[in-house]
Amino acid sequence: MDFDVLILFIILALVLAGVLGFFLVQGGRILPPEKREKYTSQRDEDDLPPEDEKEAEEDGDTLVAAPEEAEAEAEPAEPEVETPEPVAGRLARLRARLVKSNNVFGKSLLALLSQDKIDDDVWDEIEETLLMADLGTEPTLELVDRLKERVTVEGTQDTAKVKDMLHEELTALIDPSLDRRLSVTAEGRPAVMLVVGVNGVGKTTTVGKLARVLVAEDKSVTLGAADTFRAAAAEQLTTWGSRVGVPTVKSDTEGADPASVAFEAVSEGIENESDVVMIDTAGRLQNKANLMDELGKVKRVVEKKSEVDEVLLVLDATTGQNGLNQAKVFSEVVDVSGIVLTKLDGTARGGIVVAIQRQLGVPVKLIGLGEGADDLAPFETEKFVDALLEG
Ligand SMILES: Nc1nc2c(ncn2[C@@H]2O[C@H](COP(=O)(O)OP(=O)(O)OP(=O)(O)O)[C@@H](O)[C@H]2O)c(=O)[nH]1
Repeated sequence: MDFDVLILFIILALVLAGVLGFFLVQGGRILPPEKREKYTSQRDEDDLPPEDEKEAEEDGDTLVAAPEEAEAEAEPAEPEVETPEPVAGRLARLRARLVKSNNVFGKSLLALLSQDKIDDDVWDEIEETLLMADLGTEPTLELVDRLKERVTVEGTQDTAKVKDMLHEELTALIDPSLDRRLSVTAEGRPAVMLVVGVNGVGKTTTVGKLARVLVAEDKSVTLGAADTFRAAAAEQLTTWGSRVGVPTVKSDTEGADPASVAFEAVSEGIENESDVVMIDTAGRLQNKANLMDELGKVKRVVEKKSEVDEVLLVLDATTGQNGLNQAKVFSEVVDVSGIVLTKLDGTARGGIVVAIQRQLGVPVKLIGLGEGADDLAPFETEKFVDALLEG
């Protein structure tokens, strides 16, 4: 009996060991993927590591940056503030462009005046050349008459002398006595400047370049992006301003009321004690009466806050007669006090300066001679005529 009990115990012990062994082997086995329990991520679907982090992970790079480095990366880089080129001598620097674009004009005139005998045919050709340069009919006839008279009275056919006479008469037509200074100082408040003109003439670019001119002359400036029609214009202006550390007031709403942006810009300029507030307006077609009315409104609203000291009309020199028509319409809506003639680097129509001043009775104050940031120069009559007549 005792022997039977012993055998039973041994059998029981063997069965128990077998069962235990089975479970142990089963627990250590690697399950095929389809039988594995799925891991439910606690992460949002879009909460993924950035691509470069993933790459670093794959490459085995360290993912832990030193705290200082991480901070340095997070901080946006300060835009570099540029130092604009000094204003004095700009026309001298840009002279070559003027000479180049007016080369045909200067060369033809000088060739005509260099002939042995200046007869009626030659005078007719001189007249034609001046008209081609957009001098305008009236000034051209005046100029030719004056020259003819002087050549007769002084009895000279000496080429050098006739050239000098032409230089003098052209200078007189452009009128060196006109006050071409910008009104950029006002007593106890910022001087306020409105910049107007049709689209594409270079208004925004001119405001940006002019901000640089003022900064170069140690003036503090606030810009107003009242061109709310063209979405990119405000950004374009902001970029121009930030390059020289000048703030730009703009609206976040596309198509916002330009008058309110202009008003805000003047308020801001008064608050931050700027020397000058310059307001860029939308390019408007001169035949759209409502849009022109809106420009009038911009001016009236600004005047609730401050006097407007300067209204600059920007004209594209390459558009010739059309530019003259635009000028007329603008001057009926706002009192234009100065002209900026852009793109003179791309046209032989330098004579437009005379025609425009005649038409408006307003001086050309600045000229644009390229797309570069400092390619805007104060207008200087003598130097301008020199460049025009250099053949
Ligand atoms: N060659 C040359 N290009 C110029 C000059 N001034 C402006 N431009 C170019 O003219 C183009 C139009 O200039 P913008 O300043 O955008 O013209 P805008 O009048 O503000 O145009 P809107 O905002 O559409 O009304 C740009 O490509 C400028 O670089 C210049 O004096 N010479």
